[in-house]
Amino acid sequence: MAGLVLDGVTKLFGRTAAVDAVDLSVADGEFLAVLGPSGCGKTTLLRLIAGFERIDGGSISLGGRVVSDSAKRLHVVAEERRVGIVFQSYALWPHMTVAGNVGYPLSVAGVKGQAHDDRVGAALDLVGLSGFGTRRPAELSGGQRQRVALARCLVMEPSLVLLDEPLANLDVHLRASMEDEFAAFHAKTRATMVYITHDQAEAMALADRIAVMDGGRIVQVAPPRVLYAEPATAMVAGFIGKGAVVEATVLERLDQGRAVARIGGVTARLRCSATTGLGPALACLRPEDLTPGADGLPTIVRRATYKGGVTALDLVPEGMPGVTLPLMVGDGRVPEPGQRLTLAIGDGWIIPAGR
Ligand SMILES: Nc1ncnc2c1ncn2[C@@H]1O[C@H](COP(=O)(O)OP(=O)(O)OP(=O)(O)O)[C@@H](O)[C@H]1O
Repeated sequence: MAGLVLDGVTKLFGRTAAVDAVDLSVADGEFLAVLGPSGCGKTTLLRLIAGFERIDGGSISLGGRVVSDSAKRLHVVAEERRVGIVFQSYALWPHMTVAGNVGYPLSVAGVKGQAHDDRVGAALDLVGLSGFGTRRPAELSGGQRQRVALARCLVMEPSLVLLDEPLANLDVHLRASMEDEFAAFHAKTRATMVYITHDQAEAMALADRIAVMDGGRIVQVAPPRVLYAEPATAMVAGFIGKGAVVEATVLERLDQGRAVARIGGVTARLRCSATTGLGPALACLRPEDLTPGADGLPTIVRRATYKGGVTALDLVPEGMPGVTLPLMVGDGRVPEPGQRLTLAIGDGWIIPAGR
């Protein structure tokens, strides 16, 4: 069953569409990340789903129930959508205990006595904070505060959990351990989750599928591996993982999703979509597609950055202005900046909407 369905959802601010005809379907129990650069419309999309903003076009349904429909002027208010939200700023009450914070929405909803305490206990248990009920937020770490915010959202048993950059305020180490916790938590509850982030590593680590947004539109929705291997646009290719987008000319279509293309004077066999035709295109080259060799693209090493066990090289290919190719090399003979290196192109992807 679809947990969340967006059909042609549009939101205008003046004449600009912050969210532009978005179609999206999130399955019951799925963990979907919405990823995109600053200003692409992620937060607006989340506010529309939550019911904080009215839509100007399209419709939204939650668990089979229409909650926004612009044609029918239907708008179910936020409190009646059974949507839980976790913000990056935690928004905990500092004067209340942890149990008080978690139980607050229950009290507002009129749940009292044993039922109230049982549900608070279960929510704290779920986020690994049983025994912390009497503490105040100031006596907790950043990660623990975020878990209280998660418990407060779950105590209402929402049909959908929206997370708005929940780890943005945490340091790098804590982010990594909270990523693990979110993943474990999702596996345990199977709650439908929509996770907003501009951090592609976070989205890749957590999500079943990632929706990439650009300029108010969703440009691709796919599992992390597909986004990485088969980006639909040059923007997705540049945003997900390390890689380069280069000009190519498709010379011949082969069987099994392959094509022969020419890149900077070198002929290579690349992967392509069913719609790829002959002629000018853009190709995405990842570090693992390239190998130093005797034949191939002549390049010059611009930068070598040691990454612990491997060195990341930035290579500038001759006659391809503005292009930097990434390459990872193991310890041993690491090329120096300024050194020449010839690169064989063993694989790559012709971007379908490339030109
Ligand atoms: N209340 C508003 N009034 C006018 N314009 C707005 C309003 N809220 C957002 N916008 C505009 O809509 C666009 C999308 O904004 P939004 O906050 O959804 O982006 P975002 O992807 O969440 O960005 P960030 O990652 O920086 O939070 C931006 O151009 C923004 O300036």
